This record gives sequence, structure tokens and C-alpha cells, in this order.
Amino acid sequence: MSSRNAREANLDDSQLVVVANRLPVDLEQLPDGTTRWKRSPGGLVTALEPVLRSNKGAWVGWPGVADVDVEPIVEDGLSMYPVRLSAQEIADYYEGFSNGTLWPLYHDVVVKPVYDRSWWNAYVKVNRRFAEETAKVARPNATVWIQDYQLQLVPKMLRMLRPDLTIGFFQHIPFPPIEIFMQLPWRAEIVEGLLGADLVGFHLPGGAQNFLYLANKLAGHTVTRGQIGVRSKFGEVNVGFRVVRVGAFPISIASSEIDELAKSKSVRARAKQIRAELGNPSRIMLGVDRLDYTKGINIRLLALSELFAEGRLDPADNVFVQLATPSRERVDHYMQMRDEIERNVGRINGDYGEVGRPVVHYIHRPIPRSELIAFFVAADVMLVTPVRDGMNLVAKEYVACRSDLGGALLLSEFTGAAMELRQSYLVNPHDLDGVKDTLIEALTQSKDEGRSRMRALRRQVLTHDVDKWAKAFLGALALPSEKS
Ligand SMILES: O=P(O)(O)OC[C@H]1O[C@H](O[C@H]2O[C@H](CO)[C@@H](O)[C@H](O)[C@H]2O)[C@H](O)[C@@H](O)[C@@H]1O
Ligand SMILES: Nc1ccn([C@@H]2O[C@H](COP(=O)(O)OP(=O)(O)O)[C@@H](O)[C@H]2O)c(=O)n1
Repeated sequence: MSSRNAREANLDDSQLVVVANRLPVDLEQLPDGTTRWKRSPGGLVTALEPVLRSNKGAWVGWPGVADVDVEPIVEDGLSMYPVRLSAQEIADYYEGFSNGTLWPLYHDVVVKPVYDRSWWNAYVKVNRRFAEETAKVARPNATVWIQDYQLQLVPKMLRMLRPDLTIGFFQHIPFPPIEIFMQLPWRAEIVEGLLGADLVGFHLPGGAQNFLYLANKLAGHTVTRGQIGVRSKFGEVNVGFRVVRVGAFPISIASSEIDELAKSKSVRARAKQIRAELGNPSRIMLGVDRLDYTKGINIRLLALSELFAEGRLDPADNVFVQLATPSRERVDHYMQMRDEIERNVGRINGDYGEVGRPVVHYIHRPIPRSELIAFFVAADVMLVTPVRDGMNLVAKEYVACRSDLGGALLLSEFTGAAMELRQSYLVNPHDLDGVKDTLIEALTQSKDEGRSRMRALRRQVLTHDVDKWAKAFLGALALPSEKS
């Protein structure tokens, strides 16, 4: 990594500043006391890192560990400005309010959100720190792009500190139905916080529409009435002398880069080797997720175990590989879910595996990108079964890897990706019989059916990449916003 201290660099970069809870790299403290940087988990980083590197911008975020002072660094044209968080702030702001309150609330209250006033106070305090750090880094009249639910108060706080800036906000998780959002004791503060931006973006028109309604109901502003489109027909909120635009911008991946990587000889060879290592089964099923209760991993396991039990799938000839990145490991619901998943993996292998031939292969650690791509190339059916997901980039990555037009994508209707990937095998993850039947359909599809579906899916993913997403958002942010 060719890095140098950002303060020594010519800071031409602070014209575009991304502000996100995490930096794209996490500082890892090794047992011998030394440290090294590793890639941060999750789709936000997957999507934004290539955009920012090519724009030579700056990134303000937490370096992933508590109580460390890290100097700003420049790496391959990207300047990174670490925000220090204490262990208590991580517990209250990140694990608490962000992931114990907002995450479940915004994901259809799939587990019960906790409303804790001290977590809220920490959220306000940390959001203020992010706003202050950003105010120091951004050049005069710069564009600042704030990311996600952890930082919803930053737009307003930053506008108060730096009225010269153009401020965009993008929400990477679903924006919930109004009646669910109304549970939040601090609902008006969140809506007011977001309205500090010039443009508030969501993956789907539905989320944008919900927010527009709340801007009127909770904050009392006048708003436009028409239906919001995809990258078009933005809604508008009149906030004093300003107009705040509201729009839908479905995020994506660096499609051609992944397509190229997946076509490489080394990845093809590794995919073959993976199949051989798995005992050359006739079908490989794959799941790739952060270990999160929204991802519906247990639904897959349950569907599989019932199909084995009913004799509709032969455990001697079908394997399932679940690659799971550790995530939010100190949050209660995540600990419970991990225990449950690991119990189920053990049970299925106990019931249907043989010595040296498990039916479920479960990896709970991050794996290198090229290895992940080889798994996508090897998989006959990709299982993406979240009960709710903002987008789900994994589904798009799988499609980008299948230039051979092989494979099948089984996709939950409750992901943002389902709006675009209509030719996948769509399922309602709450309907277990439906999931089982559709899985059998995907496993037994004819070659022609599979090729025709994959061709259509690839057309979508390759023509709508992350660059298009960023350009659409930044283009809308650059539109003049004075009241006419
Ligand atoms: O930072 P963590 O707490 O470890 O979590 C990782 C990221 O998870 C979430 O990702 C979301 O963004 C994706 C890209 O837009 C989207 O495809 C996915 O549906 C979302 O769940 C979270 O929103 C990020 O802030 C986290 O960094
Ligand atoms: N074991 C895993 C699982 C996911 N990932 C990556 O993490 C990202 C997950 O993004 P996503 O949009 O599907 O979901 P979130 O984790 O952001 O909620 C994708 O880019 C995956 O390729 C990984 O690198 N290793």
C-alpha cells in the first residue's frame, strides 16, 4: 500500500468528500501488538470505494477500532480522515442506536428495536463529531456526500457549520413504512437532520416516497405530490429558502471489473478446483452474506433440511456452501442468530452428512475477493433470501460473474435488487414451501431457460453499474436548487 500522511499531500482531493460510519479499511490490531489495515465489511464500501478512488476524493470515517488516534492517510489518490470513537461510544452509538435501534426499525422490525435515551444522546454526540471533522476537511464550496443511517443528523449539523457546502445524503438501508418509523421517539429530529441535505437519496422510489410524506407530516414542510421515479421525477421539500430534492438511485457494483475478474484463467481454474474439493457434486448451492439476521440464512438451512428429509434432494449429490463474514458480534441479536445458524449447520450435517463429506460447508471469516468470485463462478444456484435488504450487492455480483450464462439466482422479493433483477427466481422468504419449490425449480432448470434468464439479468447489471449510480446521484446533486 503506497500510503503517506494526508497532511503532507497536496489536498486537491477535498472537493468531493464522502462521510460514512466506516473508512473503507479497518485497522486490525494483531496479537503481537502491531497493526495492519484490512478491507471493511459490507456493500457500502464495495460500492463507494471504486467511485471515490477514481474521483480522487476524501473519505471521513471511523477506522474500526476503539480509542485510537490515527493520522490521516493517502492511499492511491484517496485521502482518509479517521474519526476517533471511544469504546463507550461504539457501544452506545454504533452497536446501540445504529444497530440495536435503527437497523431493526428500518428492516421491518424483524427483531424488536430498543429505544434507549443514552444511546440517542451518544448518536447525537458522535454525529456532531463527524460533522465537525468534515467541516475541517472540506474545501470551500466542496460537495459532501454523507452515507447511511448511522449519520442521519450530520446533514443539518454540517449545514449549520458550513453553509457554503453542497450536501448530499444517501440511505443504504430501506426507509421503513410510515407507521413503523413513527415508533421512533426521535422521529422528528431524524427527519429534520436529513433535510439539512440538498438531495436525499434512497435505493427505491417507495422509501423516497415514505420520506417525502414524513417531511410534510413530521416537519411541516410543503412537498410535491407526484410519484418519484428511478433516477428521475424527484420529489421536492420546501425548507425555508431552500429546496431539498428526494430521489431513488438503486446502487450497484463495478460490474465490468467483476466480469473481467471472473473470466480470468486463474479464477476459472480455482472454480473447478472448488467443485473438485467439494467432491464433484452435481449441484453446488451458495450463500454469501454478512452474518446478519436480516439475510434469512436460517430460511435457506430450513428449506434444505426439509428437502433432504422429504427425499426431494439427495444429500449425497448436492452441497450447500455458506460464506459468512462476521458482523456486529457484540450485539445480542447477532450472537443469538449465530448460535442458531451454527446449531442448524451442525444438525443438518449430523443428519445427512458422511465422514469427510458434509452437506453444508460453513465459513465464518472474511475471504479474499478472488476466492469469493471463484465461488460465484462455481455455484449452480445462488441463494439470496433476506427478509428485508436495502439492495443486496451479492445478487448483482453473482450475475456479473456468470458470463458463461450458467447458474441460477434465487432472490427474495424483499431485497432492493428484486426490483431490477426480475428474471431471477423470485421468492417470498416467509413462505417456506414456496422457497423449497422454487429452489427445486432453479436446481432443475433446463439449460435454455437458465441461459435466457441469465442473459437478461446480465444485461441489467452490466448496463447499470456503480459508476452510473454515482453519476446519477452526483448529477442530481449538482442541479441548481434555488426556489423558482
Ligand atoms: O459497517 P457494518 O456495521 O459492519 O455493516 C456493513 C454495512 O452494512 C450495510 O450495507 C447496506 O449497504 C449496501 C450497499 O448500498 C446494500 O446493498 C445493503 O442492502 C445494505 O445492508 C450498511 O448499510 C452499511 O452502512 C454498513 O457499512
Ligand atoms: N463472506 C463474504 C460476504 C460478503 N462479502 C461482500 O460484502 C458485500 C455485501 O454487500 P451487500 O450489499 O450484499 O450486503 P451488506 O453486507 O452491505 O448488508 C458484497 O460486496 C460481498 O461480496 C464478502 O466479501 N465476503
